[in-house]
Parts: sequence; C-alpha cells; structure tokens
Amino acid sequence: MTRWENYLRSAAAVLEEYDGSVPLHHFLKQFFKSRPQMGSRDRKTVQQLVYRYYRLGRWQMDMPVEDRLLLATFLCETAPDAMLESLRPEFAKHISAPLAEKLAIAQLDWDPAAVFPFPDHLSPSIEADAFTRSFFQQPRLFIRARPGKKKAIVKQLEQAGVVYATVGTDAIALPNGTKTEAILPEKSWYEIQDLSSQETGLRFHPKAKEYWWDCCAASGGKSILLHDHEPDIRLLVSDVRSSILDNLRKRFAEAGIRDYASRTLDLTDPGLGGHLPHTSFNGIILDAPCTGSGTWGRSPENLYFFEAAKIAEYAALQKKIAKNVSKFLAPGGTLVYITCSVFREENEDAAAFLERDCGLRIVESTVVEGFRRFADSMFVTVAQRSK
Ligand SMILES: C[S@@+](CC[C@H](N)C(=O)[O-])C[C@H]1O[C@@H](n2cnc3c(N)ncnc32)[C@H](O)[C@@H]1O
Repeated sequence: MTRWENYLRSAAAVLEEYDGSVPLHHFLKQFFKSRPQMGSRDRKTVQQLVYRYYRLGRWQMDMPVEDRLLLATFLCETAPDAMLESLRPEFAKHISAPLAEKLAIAQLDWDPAAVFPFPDHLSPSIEADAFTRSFFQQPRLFIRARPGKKKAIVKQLEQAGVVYATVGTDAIALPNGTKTEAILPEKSWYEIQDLSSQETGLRFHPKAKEYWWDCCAASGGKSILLHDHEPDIRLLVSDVRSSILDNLRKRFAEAGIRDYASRTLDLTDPGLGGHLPHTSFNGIILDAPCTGSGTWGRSPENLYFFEAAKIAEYAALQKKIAKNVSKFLAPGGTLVYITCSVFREENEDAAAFLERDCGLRIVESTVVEGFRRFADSMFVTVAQRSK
C-alpha cells in the first residue's frame, strides 16, 4: 500500500469512529494518542484530510469516502498537493483555479443547502451562497497587538521569516499552525484573537473610573480588549465555569492586569443581584453562549452534525440572560451584546428582545462578516438604557 493510500485509510478510520459528540480536535488528539506509530507529518496529513471532508457538509455523500476526501482536497486547497498529483492528476493541474471553475471540472451539481443546511436561519444581511462557499477555505490565525507593541511584534515575525499580513490597526494574520509562543515569547505583547472578535471591541467606549462587567468572560479575550481601551476602569469578570476563570486569571497575569474582581455566576439565576459587588454598571459586555455558527469555518464538523433545534435552545437562553443582566445597567449605560453566530434568532431577534422586553434603545446592530476575509463572523449590538 502506498503512503497516500495509507493516509486515506487512516482518515476513513477517523470518519468511521467520530460521532460529533465532542469537538473534532479533541477526538483527533485521542485518536492519534492511541496510534503512536504515526509521525507528526502523518498526523498532520490525516487531520487535514478529515477537516476538508467535513468542509463539504453533507454534499456528495453518495461518493466513496476516498473519492470524497480527494474531491475535498481539490476544492479546499489552492497550493500544489502531492497526494492529489499522484492520485488525481486531472484535478491537481487545476488546483489554483477559482472554485466555480473547479466545480465545473469535477462535473458536479452545486448544492449549497447540502453544504450549509441552515440558510433560512441566516441573519438577513448575509449572502447565503458566499457564506456557504467560505467553508471551503480555512480561516487564518489572528493575533491582536497590544497598545504600542505592533512594531516590535512585526520585527520578531520578520526575523523568524514568518509570512504575515497586518489588518486594520492592531490585527496581524499569520499562517495557520504558526508556533506563536516560540516566535513571540513576550506574551504581554499580544493576544490570540480572531479579527472579527477584535472588531467587536470598536464598540467598547469605557471612560476612566467607570464600572464595567464582562458577564460571560470565559478566559477574558473581550475583557483584555476593554482594558486596553481604558485601563483605569472598575472591572468585574464572571462566567458560570470556574475552571475557565482560572484560565482568565493566568491570562490576565500574563497581560499585566491585576486590578479586577471575579465571580463564578450563573446568569440565569433570578437571585443574581445578591452575588454582585455592585448593582449598577456603566457598561456590560454580554458575549453570549451561542451556537458558534460564525466560527464553523474552524470547526466544520458542525456542518455535518449540528441539529437545528439547538438554535431555539440558545436563543431562549440568550433572552433569559439578557433580561436578567440588563437590570444592572445604570441609566445612560451601554450593554454590548455579542455572538459568534450567523443565525437571525441569536442576532437580530435578540436585539429586538433587548429593545422590546428589556427597555433598552438599540444604537447599532452589525453582522461582522468574517467569512469574506478568512475570519470568524460575529454579531454585535449596542443597546443603551435611557438617562
Ligand atoms: C462566547 S463565550 C465568551 C467568550 C469570551 N467573552 C471571550 O472573549 O473569549 C460564552 C461564555 O458564556 C458562559 N456561559 C454559558 N452559560 C452561562 C450562564 N448560564 N451563566 C453565565 N455564563 C454562562 C460560557 O461558560 C462561556 O464561557
């Protein structure tokens, strides 16, 4: 058996075993652990094959697995690929062609709803076909340069010979798999943060001495962004998971942030107010738990396994949290509601709920379209309590 056939067979074994109950990257870690004979290049190749397979969603499912793996490689890659050159030379010679041309070469009927089966749920401004086609491209790795550090970071990237691109004021796109920790050892200079996630921070306008609450803080990505806008704020961070707040503390320490309060809080708890250090905040960041559909370019297994019923479940949870949390917004205060979802129910419908049921005024609602630029897609709405 050739090296290529071996790779295809290993990828097929992953696909046979994986059932979507845990994220694919967790599953692959375990899968490779039990196969120590596979070297790092083998693991990387198999992993790429499997990810590409899921990028096609449920389109062309009748095809034999090996054929579909090679088709996915043809459609998702633009650089010469040795496996394709060996096993599908007729595809390999068109590897850099645009997707429309590749589809014609492969002589297949394009069926976007088989790739992304939820177009009816998309936020209205998102163009379904462009969004669906974006799944064939792997999003990039982005870092955010912290204030005053961009020049020094760029210098280190150049010294290490890394191909990078600066985007906007603070974002730097890096090739996927870049070992940032080895190349950029000074961790207080930057944060690993998606481009669209960075741009949600353009809506944070904290003033010195104000009270701000990042109520779904996780490991603190938005809080560090907020703090970089204005370090002199009274910051409360909370999350329902205490383990993720341990990560936040470590990350804050590396970022040099020491002055803040943290709490483990369930935002659906009707008695929430009793656990808060203050009962009124000038700013609340509600980066809500969501389907994550705007990030599925990084976890394409969701195209295959996600069940639409989950959208309504998340939307109900988001409303419950929004209602409970918005009570603590001071007169004139701002609530920034964020999701990494592309679904209307979690986005525009949630904004309408903030206005209708929480007594807030919507100042801005935006879908941050990452899918056109190798980044995640997000939604952000800015809501204000009247003075
Ligand atoms: C989208 S993530 C937040 C990401 C984070 N803000 C960042 O920038 O990295 C949503 C967070 O909400 C938390 N969460 C989910 N349900 C919750 C609840 N009932 N109460 C409080 N937090 C909750 C999750 O643990 C998760 O960390």
